[in-house]
Amino acid sequence: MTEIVLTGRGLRKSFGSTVALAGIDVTIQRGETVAVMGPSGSGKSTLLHCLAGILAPDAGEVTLLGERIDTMSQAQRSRLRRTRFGFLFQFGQLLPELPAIENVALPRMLDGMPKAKALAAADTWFPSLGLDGLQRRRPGELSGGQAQRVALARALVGGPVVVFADEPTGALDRATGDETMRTLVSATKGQRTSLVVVTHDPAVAAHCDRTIEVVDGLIATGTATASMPVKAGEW
Ligand SMILES: Nc1ncnc2c1ncn2[C@@H]1O[C@H](COP(=O)(O)OP(=O)(O)OP(=O)(O)O)[C@@H](O)[C@H]1O
Repeated sequence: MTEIVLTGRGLRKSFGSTVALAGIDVTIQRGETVAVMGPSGSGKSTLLHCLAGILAPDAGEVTLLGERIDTMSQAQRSRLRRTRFGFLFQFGQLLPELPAIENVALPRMLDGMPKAKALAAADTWFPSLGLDGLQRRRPGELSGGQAQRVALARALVGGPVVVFADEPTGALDRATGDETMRTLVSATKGQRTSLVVVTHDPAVAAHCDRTIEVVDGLIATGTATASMPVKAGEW
């Protein structure tokens, strides 16, 4: 059974006279991995930010599990981002002064979980993401790929419905980027979390079930890349 978790309908967003989104419709199924590609400036990041409740669209609707999120208050959207979504970016997402495990535990603590429990929840991700033994290292003592997997653990620790990633392998070499994408896709699928990845890199998109192409603020095509298809019934 497929289950729609996130939809954007008729999304429009302008910055001054620049039209970033010109009326986009997107539907994301549970456990699905979707790449968002397109030329520079075509509206990919704006689309991601609108779907994730970071930006309010000028027109259109965003629905998570049947509930409108674009009409929520700033405070409600910020809570939603902490509890329902995970985020993975290219750079600078870990706090340099905190050990890896505390970086991973942070979103849970911000959400009110006692520190010991949050650290225990964070710790379970280290072996499964190939990070065992690195819990006490600070971000500056990790390789780029390891730091990105710590950031992934942090995105996943709250059991999000959707992980949003913007160029998650942009700062990594090809082999490390490939390994990071494999880990990202298998970890999200493992907990039936959907994944929306903005990327310029066809090798990243090839890890996803399908690709949405955004051109001039509109969806140009929707193609199944399906190098790692989701089995029917897995959603
Ligand atoms: N905060 C902002 N203020 C003004 N203009 C903006 C802002 N954010 C985006 N834009 C403009 O909106 C358009 C779409 O930007 P967006 O960042 O969504 O594109 P993109 O496809 O993600 O680009 P890239 O691949 O280069 O990251 C661009 O013309 C951009 O300059």
